[in-house]
Amino acid sequence: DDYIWPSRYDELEDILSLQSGYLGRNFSSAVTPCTQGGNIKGRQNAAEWIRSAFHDMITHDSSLGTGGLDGSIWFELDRAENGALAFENTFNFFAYLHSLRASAADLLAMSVIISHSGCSGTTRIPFRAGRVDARAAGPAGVPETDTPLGAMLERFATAGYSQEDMITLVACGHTLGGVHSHDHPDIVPGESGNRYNDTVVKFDTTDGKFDNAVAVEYLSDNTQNPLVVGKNETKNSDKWIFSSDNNATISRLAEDNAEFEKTCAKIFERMIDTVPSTVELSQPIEPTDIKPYITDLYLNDNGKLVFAGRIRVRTTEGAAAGRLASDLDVQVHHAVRSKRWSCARINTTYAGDAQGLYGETFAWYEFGMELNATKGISKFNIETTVRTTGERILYDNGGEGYPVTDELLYQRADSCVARQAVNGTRAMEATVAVRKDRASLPLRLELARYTKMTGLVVREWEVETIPFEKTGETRGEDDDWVIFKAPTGLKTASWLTWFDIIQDGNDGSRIEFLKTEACPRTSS
Ligand code: HEM
Repeated sequence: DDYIWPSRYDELEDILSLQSGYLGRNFSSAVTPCTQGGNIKGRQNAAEWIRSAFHDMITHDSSLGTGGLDGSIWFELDRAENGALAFENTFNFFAYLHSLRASAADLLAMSVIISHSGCSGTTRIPFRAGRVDARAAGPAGVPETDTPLGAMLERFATAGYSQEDMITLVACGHTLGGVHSHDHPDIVPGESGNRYNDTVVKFDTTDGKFDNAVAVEYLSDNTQNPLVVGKNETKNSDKWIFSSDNNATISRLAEDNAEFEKTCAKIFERMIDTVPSTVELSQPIEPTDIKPYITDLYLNDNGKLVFAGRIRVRTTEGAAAGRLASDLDVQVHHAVRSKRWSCARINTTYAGDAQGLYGETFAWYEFGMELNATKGISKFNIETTVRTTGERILYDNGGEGYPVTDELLYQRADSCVARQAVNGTRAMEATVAVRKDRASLPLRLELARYTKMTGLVVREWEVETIPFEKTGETRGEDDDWVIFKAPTGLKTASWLTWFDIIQDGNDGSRIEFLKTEACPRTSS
């Protein structure tokens, strides 16, 4: 495990690893079970997500390096080729996870992995991060049912996919979901205007499972696939596609279910990694073994340094690997500002488990401690002890320890967003304690403001820089910190957001990706 904390992919790793349970981010809940569609007739979220990713990706041009999985789909919903509810729904599902650390395009890519896994796919599809969100529509060209075969082949070839790839990708996509009367009344009769009274004809009889029934049923001539046996021959695109190499590829896909699942995992990996050439994807993000989270590091009213957080321990291998949550003690060992290790150990308390994809599990251990502010803190190590065997393991973040700084302290209790709005704006005040030796350096707040774009589901982020001002107040046992504040306001509709606190000079110092929080309710 080469993971070094902190990483700019920590947020994405959380979204990927923590699907359910304690502090779960719940991305997969919308595709659990696979046929889930939020009780809306005809809707299958997993199918919609995979289809959205395909429509976004297929306009890629591999020689020009343009297009691909970049979220441009959400600027292209007025096109006939994207005339379905699926695309809008898809973004709405993960809008709550969208941030400057998790692009809509990365979330769309991840949604394919989550759908595949939620529909009983067992082959791990690697997730690489780094997709950059498009800020405008890309070129058109998603094939439609009546697109001539030659033009379809050309479109896939331009995107980097051979005829065999095309057949495979279509079969892998059309193992879930079906054709909707709402979107294609010419193919599936039923209501077209009413999104809540949609009639769907499925591509195969096992729409809740990632299997090769779509291929088997097509070959056995008993298929109900509306894109094979539809009345309008010109719109039977699956039939034209599957038979375009005399059924060679689709026959192979029909042979073995386990092979089908693996083949689909591979081609889905290619699909989500088809990105503009300007994008550099990361190495696959693996579930982090040991991951700390600092929830608080601030000066309290007694001048003490409050240090609180969580340690997340991967427990997938369980007792055999000395990772049985109930048989594990986790301690935090910190070094003071001078880098000398403290004699004291900070105990943690087991707080619960979280579950990830493919049977991954994690246990959470929480701690909170008052430290001597004069001595400060500079880093910590994590130590686990298996209670029954006494086996101890030290985790030191690749040798350097897990870094923390007491140069800048985010005073969370004095930093909140007002519950009442004035003219649609809620007041916010971020408060930071700056160590005296750094108090003359400029300090700024970088606030991510999102704006809703007219007529679009996807939101846009803008980063606003707000300078901190000295208040004149000092804090700490020896008044070693100077208090700064940055007052601002947030629109009621978008008050929940993130910000960084940054100081340049003398190596710089920063506290990143802090989340806005509402002020505590005051009883009156
Ligand atoms: C080039 C060929 C393709 C054509 C012409 C095509 C056409 C269609 C059509 C007409 C529908 C019905 C949509 C609706 O009524 O809302 C559909 C659904 C779907 N397509 Fe395709 N498709 C193609 C390729 C693909 C590929 C390559 C994938 C994924 C890898 C994919 C994934 C899906 C999924 C999952 C659905 C079901 C959506 C739902 O039930 O909400 N399609 N496709």
